[in-house]
Amino acid sequence: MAEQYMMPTCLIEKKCVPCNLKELRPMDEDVAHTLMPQVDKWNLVKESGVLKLRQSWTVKSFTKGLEFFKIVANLAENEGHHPDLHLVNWNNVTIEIWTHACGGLTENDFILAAKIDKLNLLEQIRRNASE
Ligand SMILES: C[C@H](O)[C@H](O)[C@H]1CNC2=NC(N)=NC(=O)C2=N1
Repeated sequence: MAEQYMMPTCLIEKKCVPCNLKELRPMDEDVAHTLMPQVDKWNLVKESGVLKLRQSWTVKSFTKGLEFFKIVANLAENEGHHPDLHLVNWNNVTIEIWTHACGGLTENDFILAAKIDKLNLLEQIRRNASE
């Protein structure tokens, strides 16, 4: 299983897979580091032993934050893999991505992170304002 992670693949072209494989294991930290260059806007964090990807943005308003979440939610539903969404202090958005089924990171998390960055979210919600 680990060898498939060793070849950094083009994450953006991949699709998340269902996380219901019973032998699903969280990837090792050194393997996670090999994939970080493809998600270079994200931070690799460890919380109570669980590796996660985290990125934060500041949006113009609370409702812009909700718009931001709606766009991410559509992507997550299409991928069948879901981030943790935080909207705090009215305009601070943080997204954390990890695979709950195995309590750590899998390739799904990196695919989702890469696709979230491709959405260019701040640009999108800014454009919505002018429409
Ligand atoms: C079958 C389906 O893949 C699972 O229910 C998915 C749904 N979305 C998910 N999202 C995340 N982040 N972790 C999971 O374990 C997970 N499980």
